[in-house]
Amino acid sequence: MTASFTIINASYVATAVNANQYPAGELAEIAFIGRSNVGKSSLINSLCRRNGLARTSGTPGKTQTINYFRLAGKLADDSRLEFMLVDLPGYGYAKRAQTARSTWSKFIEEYWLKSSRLKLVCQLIDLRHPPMESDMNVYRWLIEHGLEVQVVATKADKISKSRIRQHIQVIYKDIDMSNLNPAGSILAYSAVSGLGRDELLDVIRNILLK
Ligand SMILES: Nc1nc2c(ncn2[C@@H]2O[C@H](COP(=O)(O)OP(=O)(O)OP(=O)(O)O)[C@@H](O)[C@H]2O)c(=O)[nH]1
Repeated sequence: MTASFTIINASYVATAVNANQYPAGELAEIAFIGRSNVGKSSLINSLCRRNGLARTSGTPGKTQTINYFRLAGKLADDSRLEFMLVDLPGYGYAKRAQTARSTWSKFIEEYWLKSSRLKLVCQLIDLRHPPMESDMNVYRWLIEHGLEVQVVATKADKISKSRIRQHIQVIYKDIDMSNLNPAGSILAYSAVSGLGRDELLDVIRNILLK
């Protein structure tokens, strides 16, 4: 598959911990969220083809701020499309059972409820394991609050190709997608091999052009 939307520029814009610090402007926002260590920074870097844009580490729970990156993409007809990529802190850090509400700080909830330019939430779930309770609660919360969600199953290179489909089915069933969001789908992604990258860029382009 050839990408019909290619990222040609990506730069850091701002960090926020409350609504007063959201960057001004009219750009549509695409947000990324997932459990700590799910591979969010790696995915953002691979999407933008910029190592080090979002920091990566093996230490979970590092990012506790909302980080904004301005991205410019080129469409098949050479026109440009700009948007804001919003990197949110990892959830599910605590070991005890959690409701969605208690998995994130007040300022994250403020973002979900106040960011009028938010067009899509990419929720990242580790493809290797069944979703955790926090993944299921967050998905449910986002859908119930009317947000558009694309589930992205990360680290797909870590399991054999033949098992990807099977693992996707487990996530689909466990997060109850057929009931909560019948039109929803799950995309397998690998920041290492690039699997799913063109497809995710297409999803983003389609949302931005809607
Ligand atoms: N094999 C493989 N490893 C990955 C992939 N994505 C991330 N990793 C590894 O998983 C670990 C966590 O990745 P990060 O991108 O730092 O995860 P994160 O979700 O940003 O983590 P926090 O900042 O703690 O929320 C790192 O050791 C990455 O190298 C992938 O697609 N394939």
